[in-house]
Amino acid sequence: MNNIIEVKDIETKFGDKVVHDKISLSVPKGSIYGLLGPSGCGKTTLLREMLMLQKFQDGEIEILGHKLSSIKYKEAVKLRKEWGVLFQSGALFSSLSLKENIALALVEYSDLSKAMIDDIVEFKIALVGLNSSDADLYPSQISGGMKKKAALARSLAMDPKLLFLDEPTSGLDPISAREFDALILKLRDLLGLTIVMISHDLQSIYDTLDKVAVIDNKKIVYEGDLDNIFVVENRFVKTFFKGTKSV
Ligand SMILES: Nc1ncnc2c1ncn2[C@@H]1O[C@H](COP(=O)(O)OP(=O)(O)OP(=O)(O)O)[C@@H](O)[C@H]1O
Repeated sequence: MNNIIEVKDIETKFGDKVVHDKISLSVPKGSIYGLLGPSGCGKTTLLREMLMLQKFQDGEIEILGHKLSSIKYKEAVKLRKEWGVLFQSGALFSSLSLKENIALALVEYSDLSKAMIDDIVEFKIALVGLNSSDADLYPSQISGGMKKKAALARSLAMDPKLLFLDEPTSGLDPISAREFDALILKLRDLLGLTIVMISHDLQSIYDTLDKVAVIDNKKIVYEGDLDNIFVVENRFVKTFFKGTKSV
């Protein structure tokens, strides 16, 4: 299977308002794939549809061979365990330590022993570049960059094949943002992840993405790599990427 996700002719409406008008795209296995487009074009809505958090009106989304339009409850429960999600808010539970936050899904969904879970959590903490001494800290005691790393460690707890990131570098200072990009690239290579990411961060887009889809005015106006984006006749693309070829 070359494509982990196939989106075919998706139509989405909120009441009379059409958000997606026959949107199609495909996410290759092992790629870091970007969903780009102006504010309000429907990126988060599409991400939520992929995550089965929101219904679409027509078309099909196929993830890891599962057709979401007709997926059964048990199959959906299993499929959800195949992916990790890092939402923009990246919300960690404030009453739990980093260690407890990262262990949450393992405690909830696995029957692993406490010692085993502790080992896994320790490994995930190291994987995202946090120190083992950070494990007992609470979210209020750490920086924004550390929170993102901890949230990423939590999304990796169940060893997902797929990772969904919604504007992961937003709110980070430039140094933490570049560190986070490097981490994403490292994890993709190390774990063989496929990553779908919404981003408005131009540097992050250039540094991490293999393939992008640009949504504008209800349609996909471009799908492909960034080398060819400069020929696209679209106002958002022209404005967003203007003069940045050498970034
Ligand atoms: N639950 C909802 N009910 C009604 N309209 C909605 C709902 N969710 C999203 N929309 C509308 O759908 C459109 C797409 O929203 P969405 O959040 O997907 O855009 P986006 O591309 O992610 O924007 P941004 O880049 O600003 O996060 C917007 O016009 C939004 O107001």
